[in-house]
Amino acid sequence: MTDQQAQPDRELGPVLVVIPTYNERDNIGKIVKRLHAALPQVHALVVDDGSPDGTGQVVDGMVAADDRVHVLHRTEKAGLGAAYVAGFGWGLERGYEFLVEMDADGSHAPEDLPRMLDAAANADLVIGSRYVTGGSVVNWPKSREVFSRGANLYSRIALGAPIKDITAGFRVYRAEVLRKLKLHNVASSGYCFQIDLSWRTHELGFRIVEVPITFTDRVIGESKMSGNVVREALIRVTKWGLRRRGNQLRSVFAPKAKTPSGTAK
Ligand SMILES: Nc1nc2c(ncn2[C@@H]2O[C@H](COP(=O)(O)OP(=O)(O)O[C@H]3O[C@H](CO)[C@@H](O)[C@H](O)[C@@H]3O)[C@@H](O)[C@H]2O)c(=O)[nH]1
Repeated sequence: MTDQQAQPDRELGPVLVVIPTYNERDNIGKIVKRLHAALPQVHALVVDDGSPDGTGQVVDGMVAADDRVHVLHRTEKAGLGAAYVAGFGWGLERGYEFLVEMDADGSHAPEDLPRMLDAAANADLVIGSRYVTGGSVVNWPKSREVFSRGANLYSRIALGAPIKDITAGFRVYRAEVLRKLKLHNVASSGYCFQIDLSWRTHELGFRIVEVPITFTDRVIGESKMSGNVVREALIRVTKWGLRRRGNQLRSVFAPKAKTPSGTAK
C-alpha cells in the first residue's frame, strides 16, 4: 500500500473510489483502467477480503505500478459493508473529501462518475440510481430486477426515506457525512449496508440527490448475493421500520407539556 497525500481532483477536492473485492481477479484491472481513463486524477482503494482467486496479488501488482492505486488486505470475507467501513476509515484518515462506492465487476460504469461528481457539488450524497427517470438495468434476470425493485419499495415504505434506489451501490459521499454517520456503529454487513447508510444520511438531514445510471450485470464472475444477505436486510429494515413507527406513535400520544395557565401547548 502506498501512503501518499490525497491529490485534488476537478474543482471538488480529492476523490477516493473505494472498490470492495471478493474473487474479482479478472475484473479489477479492467475497472481501474476504465476509472482512470474517465477521471485520471482520482485515487482507487481496493479492499480485498483475502480472495481465494488471487485478486489481492493482482492488486499488489497494480499498486506497485501506479501511485493512484492503493490496497487494503483483510484476512477473511466479512461482507460488503465491513469492507466499505474499513475503506472509508482509510480515506477519511488521509483527507479525501469525496468517497465513492463502486463495484469491481463493471456493473457500475466509471464513465458515469464525472456526472455524479458534478452533482456532488450541490449534494452531500449522490446515488447512481437505476430507478429514477433515465436510469436502467441491463442484462439482469427479470427475477433479480423484480426482487431489487420490491426491496426498494419495502424499504421506502418502512423507513419513510424518499429515495428511489436505496439499495444502490454506486455512490459519492461527502467526507463530512461519513464522519457524522458514526461508522463504528454500523453493523450491517451485506447489501443492507446501502439501506442503512442511506437512511442514516436522510435522518441527519443531509442533501441526497439521485443521478440516473445504467446498471449492467457482470459478465465475469458471480454475484455474492446469498440467503444470508437477503435475511439480514429483511430483518434489519423491518426492525428499523417498527422502531420508527413506535417513535411516531409515542410522539403522538405523549402527554403535552402544560402552560402555566393550564392549557396544553
Ligand atoms: N471485500 C469484499 N467485497 C465484497 C464482498 N461481497 C461482495 N463484495 C464485492 O462487492 C461488489 C458487489 O458485489 P456483487 O455480489 O457483485 O453485487 P451484486 O449482486 O451485483 O449487487 C449489486 O447490487 C446491489 C443492489 O441491487 C447493491 O446493493 C450492491 O452494492 C451491488 O451494487 C463486488 O465488487 C464484490 O466483489 C465481501 O464480503 N467482501
